[in-house]
Amino acid sequence: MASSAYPDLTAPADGAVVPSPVAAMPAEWRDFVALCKPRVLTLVVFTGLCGMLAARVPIHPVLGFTAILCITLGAGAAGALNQWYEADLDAKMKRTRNRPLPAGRMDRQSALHFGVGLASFSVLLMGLAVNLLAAGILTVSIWFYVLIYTVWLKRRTPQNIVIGGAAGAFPALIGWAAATGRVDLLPVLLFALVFLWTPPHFWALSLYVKTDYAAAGVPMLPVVAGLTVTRTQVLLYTVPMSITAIAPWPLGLTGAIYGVVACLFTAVFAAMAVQVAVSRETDQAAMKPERRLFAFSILYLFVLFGALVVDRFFA
Ligand code: HEM
Ligand SMILES: CC(C)=CCC/C(C)=C/CC/C(C)=C/COP(=O)(O)OP(=O)(O)O
Repeated sequence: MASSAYPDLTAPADGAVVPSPVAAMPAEWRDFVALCKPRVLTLVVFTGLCGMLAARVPIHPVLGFTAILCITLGAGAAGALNQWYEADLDAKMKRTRNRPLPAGRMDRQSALHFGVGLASFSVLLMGLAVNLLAAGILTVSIWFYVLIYTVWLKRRTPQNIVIGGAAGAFPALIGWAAATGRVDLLPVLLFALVFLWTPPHFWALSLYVKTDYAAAGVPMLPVVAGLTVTRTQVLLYTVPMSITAIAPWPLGLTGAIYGVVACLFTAVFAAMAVQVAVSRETDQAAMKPERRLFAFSILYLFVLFGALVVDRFFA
């Protein structure tokens, strides 16, 4: 993705340019990697990995690695199919117009073949090598992102990301199911956490890229309902998200390590959501609380899932 919430860890202090591993790949490879939305994948796969580790059951390392590989390939395939379907939209937005399809570096058929091939391979491998439950949930999440979100909802309703956001919430459940062959209360809470986190995550960003979505004709909430409604919705979703984030501790599913980290980081998240809700800024370039909340939302999930694993192993 062009702009980023991450610091560029490959940039040395003296400003000299050091090519990242992806930048060093042949151009065509790089474009296939870009099709998979690799930066978003890091967090998606991390939640899957933590879901698997949090199950705390012995899993053969090869099997564990295979399960994470399948989540990575399946989610990457979903990203490729998303870009195959919406190359026209991507061409209209500053943030996305340099992607391989709108920039003309790849033809749509290659993206389609790549996406379908990778999706089928990931599901088959998960089913054959890991278990059918994990393969089933992986299938549902790929269809959810591609068909329900991308094809059906994205261009029709501002609730697109609320419903479609479920796709990105499945990986923790898949990781747990891969390790245990079951679905239990803790992974369901993790699913609910990512599901409820998605609206504040995305709507914070959408507030300061509203004009891009408006230009592309995508009915995201700030475009359809305005800035104030969107800011209020960010805060409203933060309430159940916060309860879900902390719940595993009082329910006895985790110990105090997770509990304390979840309380602290959720308090910061909620404070930032309040700042967004009370802001009346209309100049996108000056929307600092929104940018801060979007960036923090990413750190937040990394930290909570990381703390969960530490807690389940050491508490
Ligand atoms: C329907 C649900 C979602 C929507 C619409 C959405 C939208 C977006 C958008 C548009 C960006 C790009 C920001 C930019 O280019 O500057 C972004 C960034 C990001 N999203 Fe989401 N997101 C969703 C769900 C998720 C989920 C479930 C995860 C992971 C669990 C996630 C992780 C990330 C990460 C890590 C970034 C930063 C990528 C970067 O630095 O370039 N997102 N999101
Ligand atoms: C296991 C599995 C299949 C997981 C799916 C994970 C996944 C890719 C979640 C979607 C998150 C995401 C990048 C949404 C972007 O929305 P967008 O497509 O509207 O963003 P864009 O404008 O950047 O294309």
